[in-house]
Amino acid sequence: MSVIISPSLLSVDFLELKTELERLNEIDDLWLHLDVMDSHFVPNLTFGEPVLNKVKTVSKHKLDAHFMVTDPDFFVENFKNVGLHNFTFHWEATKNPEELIKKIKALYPSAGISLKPGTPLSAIPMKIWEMVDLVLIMSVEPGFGGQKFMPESIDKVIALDLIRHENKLNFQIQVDGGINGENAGYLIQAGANNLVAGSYVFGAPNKDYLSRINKIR
Ligand SMILES: O=C(CO)[C@H](O)[C@H](O)COP(=O)(O)O
Ligand SMILES: [Co+2]
Repeated sequence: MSVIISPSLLSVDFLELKTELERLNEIDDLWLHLDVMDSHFVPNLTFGEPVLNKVKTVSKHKLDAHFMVTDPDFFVENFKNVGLHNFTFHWEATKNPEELIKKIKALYPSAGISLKPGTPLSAIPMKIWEMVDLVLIMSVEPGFGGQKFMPESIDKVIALDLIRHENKLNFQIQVDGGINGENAGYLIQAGANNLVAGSYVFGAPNKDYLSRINKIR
């Protein structure tokens, strides 16, 4: 599996949104990571459907939405016309994950679940691993960009890769939080094939995002 990089829009200069999206359009094989927060599941509030409807008119990349929200069922319905490629919800936010995954799969090409750092892999039933297209391992506490990478997430990726391999599954393993040119190699070696990076990419000197993305790759 090749590695997908998904720059997180959370760290973009929102006053320059259109120009920044066009700048990312010059780079191939990216996803665009969209952190939707509701100020309830996490103590932060970002953007919703009206903003993402504009983003999709400019970005050529697959839209990868990470819903840090208390009621993901509401968002599945509400965002169905935004053109998302991947819809990831938090395991900790749902009581009926099987039904939710079925709903997502009926409306979006890819369904993902995300685990907070404190949620062990053992909390997830086999049936869920079999249903999802993507598993997002959080390597920071969700809510904010620019936090320090938690190195223990590397072992979680190794264990998840084993579950994937032993059960002949092919979900993507995505990691999100504090990713940079130094820790990315360890994550890829551990089995991750989809890496989110916000502050590292958008903090590139002279807006040379490609050089930072290449360091991760
Ligand atoms: O989900 C997120 C925060 O909850 C963001 O995707 C993540 O933090 C990206 O930012 P950075 O790479 O700066 O850590
Ligand atoms: Co995210």
